[in-house]
Amino acid sequence: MLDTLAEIPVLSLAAQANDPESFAQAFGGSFQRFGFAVVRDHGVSQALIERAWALTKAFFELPEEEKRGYFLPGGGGARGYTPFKTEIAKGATHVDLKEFWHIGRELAAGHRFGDVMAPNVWPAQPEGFRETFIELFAAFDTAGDKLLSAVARYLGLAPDWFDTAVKDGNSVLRLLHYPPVAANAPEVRAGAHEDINLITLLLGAEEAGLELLDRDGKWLAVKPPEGAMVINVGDMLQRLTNHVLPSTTHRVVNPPAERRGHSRYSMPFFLHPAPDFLIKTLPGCISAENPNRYPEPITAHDYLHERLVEIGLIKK
Ligand SMILES: O=C(O)CCC(=O)C(=O)O
Ligand SMILES: [Fe+2]
Repeated sequence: MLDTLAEIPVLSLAAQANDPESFAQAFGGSFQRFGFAVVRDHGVSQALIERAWALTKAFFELPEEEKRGYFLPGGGGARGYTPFKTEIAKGATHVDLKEFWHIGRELAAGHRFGDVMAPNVWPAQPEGFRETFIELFAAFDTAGDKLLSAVARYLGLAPDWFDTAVKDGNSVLRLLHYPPVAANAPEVRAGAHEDINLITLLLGAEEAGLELLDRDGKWLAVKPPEGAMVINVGDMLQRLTNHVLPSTTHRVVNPPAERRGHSRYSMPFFLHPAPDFLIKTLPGCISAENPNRYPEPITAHDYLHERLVEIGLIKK
């Protein structure tokens, strides 16, 4: 018998407008099977994405000194710059081979979440950074809302179920740079981990390296077509759905020898609920075979805090 390799289907988000139910079944089915989905026609403009890549590259090319001026030690890495070799995956022995920049939601002065969602910091250069990433953040928000409405349908909830949960949510846009790696580097670019948030929307995974740990225990390379978005389930959605939708372990491995001299860039948007959203197991995801694994609900804010301590981004 031929051994067929598992493959993540490529879905079109544009198809949702005509047939939301079919899109929801396909998207939710991919989430349930892999914890991952690949979506093209996601509605984020290609011109905006290209501007964002150019600015990302220009920022990381700035002198180390200048970048470190935007590092906020003790700030939990929530905003601004986090230098190379700072973050460590939960339980890992090597630090990750990456530097990154975090952009959060712009809140109006005096907003009720202002005490738990830090204000953004912006670099003096490159020019246009702030405007572009505020625009990209909003585009990710829009795509995220559509994808979450599909998740809601798949779970048998009202299509707008997540709207209030994520309104003014604590989402983070991460600009990631993995510099070229040495031929003998023993580490991986990003150690095996699960994301903390509800869902992650990722651009840039065309450059090889991203792998998910499939249910048979084998690593499966994620290879989106050019410009497509990779979306994955985070721990908050796994917890909310009582593991019906799995937060799948993933990592970024070092490239083959011929690509080791190249940087890898990616842009994950970690879509978070509002800080006061209560992560309480959905009744429809509890059954005799799958009893409630989390009888104690927890707010999104408390859950995030626990997890950031674990990955070394904030002190207890
Ligand atoms: O760079 C990638 O492709 C994935 C990054 C990732 O998994 C993360 O930052 O959580
Ligand atoms: Fe991740």
